[in-house]
Amino acid sequence: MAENEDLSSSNSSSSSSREDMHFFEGVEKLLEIWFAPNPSNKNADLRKIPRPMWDALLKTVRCEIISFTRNEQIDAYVLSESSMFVSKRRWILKTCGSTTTLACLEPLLRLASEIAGYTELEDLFYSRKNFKRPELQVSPHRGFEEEVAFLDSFFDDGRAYSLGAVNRDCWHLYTLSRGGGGKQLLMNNNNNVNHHVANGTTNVNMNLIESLQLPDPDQTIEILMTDLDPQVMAVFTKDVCNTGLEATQKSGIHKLIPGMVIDDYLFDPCGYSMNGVSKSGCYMTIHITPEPDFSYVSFESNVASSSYGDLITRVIDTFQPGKFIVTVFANKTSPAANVSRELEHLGTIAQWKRRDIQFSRFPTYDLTYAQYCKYPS
Ligand SMILES: C[S@+](CC[C@H](N)C(=O)[O-])C[C@H]1O[C@@H](n2cnc3c(N)ncnc32)[C@H](O)[C@@H]1O
Repeated sequence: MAENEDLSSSNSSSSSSREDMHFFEGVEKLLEIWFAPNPSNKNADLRKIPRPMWDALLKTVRCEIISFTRNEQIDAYVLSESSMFVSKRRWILKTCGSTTTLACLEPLLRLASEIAGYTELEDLFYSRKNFKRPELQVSPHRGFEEEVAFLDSFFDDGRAYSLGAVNRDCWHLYTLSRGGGGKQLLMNNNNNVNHHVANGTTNVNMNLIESLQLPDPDQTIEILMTDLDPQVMAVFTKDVCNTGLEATQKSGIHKLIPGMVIDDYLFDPCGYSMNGVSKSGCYMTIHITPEPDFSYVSFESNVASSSYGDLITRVIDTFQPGKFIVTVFANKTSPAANVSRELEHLGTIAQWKRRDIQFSRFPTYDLTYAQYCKYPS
C-alpha cells in the first residue's frame, strides 16, 4: 500500500511552497518490545544497560536524553524528541520529528542479549498515526511500506495493519503478537482424585498437573490529538510559562492520573514533554507540539481500568482537540479486556462525535481503534 498519510498536505506543489516555513512533526513512532523471560538467567534485566550505552543507541535514532526519573519498577527518560521507558523486560521508545526509531532495533537486540541477558522476543508493537508531512521523514520511515519491509528483514512472523481511513486520519501497526511469558500457574490442587469403582475402591493418583500459561495483565491507551485549541496550546510556550512544572499545573496535566511522579520539560520557545511513573510501575507520557499550524498532543498510559471513558473525557477536556484518535490494547487478563464494548457505546463524548471505530483481535491482545471529531466542525 502506498503511503497516503495526510494527502491534503503532502502533494508536491504545496510542500515546495512551504519549504521555508517552520514545521515540526509531532506525530511519534512508537516501538514497544517485550523480551521473553530467560529460564537460564533469572537476573536478566534491561535496566542493567548503562547510561552511556543508551546515549549511543539514541544517537542512531537522532535524539538524546534530556531528563530522567526512576523508581523500583521503571526507568523513565524524557528525550529531545519524546520518551523512553525501560522496565525489567519491557522497553518502550516513542520519538517524534524526523527521528529514525527503527534504526536502533539492531543495537537494541544486541544490548538486550549481551548486557541484559535476553535472547528472545516475546512481542513487538510498532505503531504510529499518519504523518502530517511524510515527505520530511528519512529512511526507513519514508512510508509505512518501507517501515514494514525494514521490520520484515528482522522477523519472519510480523504482521502489518492500517486502521481508520487511509486517505485521512489513520493509524499503522506492525506486530508479532506472539504471546507467551507471564506466570505459570500449576493447576494441581484438584487432580489427586480418589476413584471409587464397582469392584472396590482404587486410589488412583491421576497425578495430572496441568499447566496453564496466563499472561501478566497488560493494557495501553493512547490518545493522539490534532487541531488543538490555540489558547490551551499557549500554556506550552515560554510566553506563558517559565518551566515544565508551571505548564503541568496551569494546564491541569497533574490531575489526569493521580499518584504519578512527574518529570516535565518545557522547550524554548515552545513545546512540552512529560513522563509520569507510579510506584506500581504504571507510566503516563504526554508530548505537545503547540504551534497553531501543526498542533499535536499525544497521551499514552498503561494504567489499568475497566472503563476509560472518564480518562478520555479528562484528557480531551484538558487539551480541547479538533480531532483525536484513541487506541486501546488489552490482553485477556487485563481489567480493560472489555473496553472495546465501552468504546462501542461511546458514539459521542461531550462535544466530540465518533467518525470511525474498528476492533481487531490478535492472539494475545484485543485492539480498539476509534476516531472522533469536534462538532460542529
Ligand atoms: C519534543 S516536543 C514534543 C513532541 C511530541 N512528539 C508531540 O507530541 O508533539 C516538540 C515541540 O517542541 C518544540 N521544540 C523546541 N525545541 C526543540 C528541540 N530542541 N527539539 C525538539 N523539539 C523542540 C517543537 O517545535 C515542538 O513544538
